[in-house]
Amino acid sequence: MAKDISNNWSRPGMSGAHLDEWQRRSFDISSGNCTPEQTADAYRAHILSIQYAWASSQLSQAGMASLLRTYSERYAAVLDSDDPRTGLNNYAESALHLARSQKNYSDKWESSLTAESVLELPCVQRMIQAGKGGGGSLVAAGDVNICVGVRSEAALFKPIGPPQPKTEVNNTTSNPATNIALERPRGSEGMSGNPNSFSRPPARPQSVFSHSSSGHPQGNPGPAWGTQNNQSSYFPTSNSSKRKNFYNPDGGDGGRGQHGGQAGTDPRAGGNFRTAREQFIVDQQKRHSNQPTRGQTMAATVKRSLGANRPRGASSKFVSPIPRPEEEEEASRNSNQEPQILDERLKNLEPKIIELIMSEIMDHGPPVTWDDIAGLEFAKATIKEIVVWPMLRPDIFTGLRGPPKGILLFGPPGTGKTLIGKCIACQSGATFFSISASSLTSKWVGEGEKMVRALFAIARCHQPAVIFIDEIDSLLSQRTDGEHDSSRRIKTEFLVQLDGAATAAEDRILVVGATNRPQEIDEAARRRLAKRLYIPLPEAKARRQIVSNLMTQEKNQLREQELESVVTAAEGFSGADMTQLCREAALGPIRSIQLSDIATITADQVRPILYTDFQEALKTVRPSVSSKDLELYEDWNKTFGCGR
Ligand SMILES: Nc1ncnc2c1ncn2[C@@H]1O[C@H](COP(=O)(O)OP(=O)(O)OP(=O)(O)O)[C@@H](O)[C@H]1O
Ligand SMILES: [Mg+2]
Repeated sequence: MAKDISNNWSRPGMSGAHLDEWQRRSFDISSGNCTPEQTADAYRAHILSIQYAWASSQLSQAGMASLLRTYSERYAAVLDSDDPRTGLNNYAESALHLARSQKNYSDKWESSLTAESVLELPCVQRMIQAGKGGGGSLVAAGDVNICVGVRSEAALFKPIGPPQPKTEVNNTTSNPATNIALERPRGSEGMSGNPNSFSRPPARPQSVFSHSSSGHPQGNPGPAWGTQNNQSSYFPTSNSSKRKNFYNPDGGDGGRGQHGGQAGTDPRAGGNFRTAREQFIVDQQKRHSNQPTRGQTMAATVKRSLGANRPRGASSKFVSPIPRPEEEEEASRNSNQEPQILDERLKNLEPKIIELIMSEIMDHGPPVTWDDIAGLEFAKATIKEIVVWPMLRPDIFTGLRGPPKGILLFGPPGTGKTLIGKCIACQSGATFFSISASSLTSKWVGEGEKMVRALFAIARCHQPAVIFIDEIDSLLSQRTDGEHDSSRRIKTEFLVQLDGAATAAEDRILVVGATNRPQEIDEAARRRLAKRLYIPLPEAKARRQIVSNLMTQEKNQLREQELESVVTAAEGFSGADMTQLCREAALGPIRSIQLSDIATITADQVRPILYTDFQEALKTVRPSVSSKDLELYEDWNKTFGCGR
């Protein structure tokens, strides 16, 4: 060993101390008492010494190359040997450890390494060739049959994905010693790049070691690599992008960090490949959150993988203002859907207004039947005649039998006008537009008229249609001089549209207006709402029906006679008042419970509703319609109403 160095150390100035140290180390190695770790350390120290001697001009170029080759080969032999007495087999162990760890993260993990891609790598080819030639084998024969777990070589090298493109290693130097280090992906993984190692110009091989101390023979290439003990990686080129390309043949910019993870790797660019860390994040998200689809999960990973090593925090909630491809697709799909609701007749209308009317005006309330409306027999029969039958049999109701295009339901408040509107919606089978006057008015000039026009246009596209306008008096009140221009225009537009609907015989659009202030309705509008039906206060029979209907849903002990007494006492009550009376009486049993029991009492223990509860309720509930108001309605009904 000392001979090696004395032959090559031809320069003057080689210090005796250096030679002594060299000889001591060589003796230690050859004594056979060293562990593989110590041997590897000693060889590595040799290589450093050689480089140091060459850098400080104590060693010639040829001598350095010769020594470096010899010791690098010996060093590599220790590393690659899987004999536990003489070698570390670090590379294989850590690679297998990595593979196992990654495999443990998820069964779905797929390595981008395939049999083809590995065997085609120039460095592997050279190793195989060297092995065949028998001279200075870099790969032990056993290495070819490495098994992961119980899987055989065939299983391990089973092609999974398409073969990776061939990797061209940039050999900028013909120095054979450099190739040895090149064939150690592990060594370069933790490349730290120590530019201060040498002061020589970069044309010379820059030397940076990254092998860890021998105390971690099976350790992952972790942070210790390239950071402890002035370790370095011996790599043939100083071009970092080329080094990246060695491990990232796709040419992606996501360089590996010191942890071996691909920080910043975009799976969209790199095909299906996902690092173990990304897969781990995906698995964690699946386990702990409600990520419904793989696509979304993946998208989240894409976001989070940008800066994968950063702590997760507020940034994880960041939503990019730039839509992702899948979002763009969704948006374009939605925009493609829009024409589905667009009819040729609606092409001049603003999509925004159409959407507003379609989504907000159409009514989808709970079903109401004719039996739910107590009393009002004449009104119900008339409406059935005008609305329901013509909608069901348009062929019979033609010509003079054609139904009116407008109905006005008027009467005191709480008598069931809105209830009738809901019933028409459910029973007529027509498309039902339930709007309030306020939704047709807008602060924007011209917008209100557009809304009215759009409403009728859409109704025409969805025939048969019923447009129910509650509190129609606020929309069609009499036009006065002091009135604002915009409300006047809306009113005019409405009358025009109503006229159009009335004159177009084939259109099956019915406008139903409801109001408790019929006297305020504009005379032009009144004419167009041809059928004006008075919805009066409920008679005794209707009041009884309302109470009976409501009491069937509750536990009660109201006898027939008592019910009669309640109905008589509730003379002048509207339907809404009767409902309020029943609600008040239903609270009687609750009020009789002791305060201390209210928290513990079960529903069964609550006593039934009694006549006394109604008597108590009648003391507080009063009719909401005065007899004076009632006279006004009756007068108006006599003047303009269509009732008998
Ligand atoms: N004839 C009826 N049959 C059954 N319930 C009725 C009847 N009239 C009114 N009600 C009850 O009164 C409630 C209010 O009725 P509705 O809203 O239809 O009154 P309205 O005539 O539209 O009043 P307003 O003129 O104030 O709008 C209904 O939800 C219903 O519970
Ligand atoms: Mg109403």
